[in-house]
Amino acid sequence: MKVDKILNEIEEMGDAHAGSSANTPLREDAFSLSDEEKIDLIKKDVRSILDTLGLDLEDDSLKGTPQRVAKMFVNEIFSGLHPKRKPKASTFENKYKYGEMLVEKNITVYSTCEHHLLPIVGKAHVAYISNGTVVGLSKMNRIVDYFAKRPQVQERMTMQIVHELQNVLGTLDVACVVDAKHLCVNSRGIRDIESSTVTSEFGGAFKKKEVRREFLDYIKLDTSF
Ligand SMILES: Nc1nc2c(ncn2[C@@H]2O[C@H](COP(=O)(O)OP(=O)(O)OP(=O)(O)O)[C@@H](O)[C@H]2O)c(=O)[nH]1
Ligand SMILES: [Zn+2]
Repeated sequence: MKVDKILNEIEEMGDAHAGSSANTPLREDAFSLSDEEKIDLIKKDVRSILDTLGLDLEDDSLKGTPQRVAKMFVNEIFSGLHPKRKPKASTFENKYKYGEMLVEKNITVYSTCEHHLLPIVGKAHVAYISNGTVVGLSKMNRIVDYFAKRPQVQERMTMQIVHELQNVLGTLDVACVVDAKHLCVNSRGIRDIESSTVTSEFGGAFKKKEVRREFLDYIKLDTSF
């Protein structure tokens, strides 16, 4: 009975996530061009920006920059836009019936702020309570990295990580906390080098105070937020 209820919740949740406001706003034709075609177009655009700034693109040091930046956008820092790069998360049966929460903490986050295209650098902490399925540890790091490799806002990235793990694990009992520095806040604008941003998403059992508390104790994060 309990299992049926959970499966129903997951099914509803799957639909909810499909059209979720946590999805990255992409056009329908986002992937109609190949990666090579995108690199070629972006290269021209970057060249135009640098040219407008008055830089000499014949200079040895600069002439490879448009191609370098275009490749970096498509293959590296924005590579997580393409669903073909979503990590395949191998799952296993929880044969040993481990019933406590599992926490994967201090996952390195390198993302890009979608407002300024400047780096977001920090840590993600992910936890789940198994509902019969366990996931390979490294897959949690890979899922974080996949969603980080997009133009992002931290709130959306945090939710996307939780939604993906809920789908992979077949349970709502997943949580994520991200603590990150935004270079658009630290290095320009207000230039506050000390501040960082904490976001969290608590699903299922993690909405309960004591479960949330246990997770936050493991990651030793100040919970006064
Ligand atoms: N909520 C949220 N805001 C973000 C994130 N990353 C950057 N921002 C903010 O996005 C806002 C964009 O505001 P604008 O006023 O349009 O940009 P701006 O004139 O460059 O603002 P300043 O950064 O204050 O100089 C800034 O306040 C950023 O700090 C994020 O992940 N989440
Ligand atoms: Zn920004």
